Amino acid sequence: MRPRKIGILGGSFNPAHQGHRDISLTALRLLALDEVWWLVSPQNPLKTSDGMGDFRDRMAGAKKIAKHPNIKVSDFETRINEPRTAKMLPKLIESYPDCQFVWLMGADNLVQFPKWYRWENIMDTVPIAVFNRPGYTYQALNGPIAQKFREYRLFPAAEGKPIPHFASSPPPCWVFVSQTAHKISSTHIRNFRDRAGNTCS
Ligand SMILES: Nc1ncnc2c1ncn2[C@@H]1O[C@H](COP(=O)(O)OP(=O)(O)OP(=O)(O)O)[C@@H](O)[C@H]1O
Ligand SMILES: O=C(O)c1ccc[n+]([C@@H]2O[C@H](COP(=O)([O-])O)[C@@H](O)[C@H]2O)c1
Repeated sequence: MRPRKIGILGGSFNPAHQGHRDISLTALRLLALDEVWWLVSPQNPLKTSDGMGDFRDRMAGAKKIAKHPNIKVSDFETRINEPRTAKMLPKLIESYPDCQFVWLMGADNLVQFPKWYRWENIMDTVPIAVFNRPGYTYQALNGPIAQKFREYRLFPAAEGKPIPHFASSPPPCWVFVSQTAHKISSTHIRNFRDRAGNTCS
């Protein structure tokens, strides 16, 4: 039996929104994935815990937004008590030997990737798909990671065409998916909620 091809979208999901769903649907189609798993992070190591929603609420919110048979919401990082991606991925791979994993992230995260714990190990462990996000395109495509790993970047045969072999390509390798351009962010939603709350009180 061929391995299942799984895209991993790690995130705070504080709260989940259509941007997460948009890049997940695009990943399913363009990277020919069987499923996308949203790994709700107990706490992003680089983000403040101030304003971080309760983990169970973020899980529940993600399940409401995902609403797709091939998008699953997972508490794996909480179960193994490991929010650092470089440490988490080997455990994920060990736990699911029938799966081939791809790491999915927005262009904003490629920009801050050099600050992640042992980010080179992540590059060496799984193929990485980076999704365009308004405001981050230039920085992502011209930043240190894009420069350093220029020769490992894969391209579709033509703009917008699938890369069906991506999940089985040996790392390091990465792709930039330019089609996604959703402006929404969890920060916008939290700010909007705060403003709405202030107006009502
Ligand atoms: N609109 C979007 N376009 C592309 N990628 C996105 C978008 N929204 C989120 N992502 C990506 O999804 C992953 C999880 O994102 P996260 O849960 O932090 O949401 P966020 O909107 O970036 O949150 P915040 O505004 O609190 O930083 C990250 O890799 C992020 O880059
Ligand atoms: O491992 C790290 O050092 C690290 C640093 C920053 C972010 N991450 C992971 O990147 C994913 C996206 O985080 P976020 O908060 O931008 O949604 C999430 O799974 C985080 O745990 C991981």
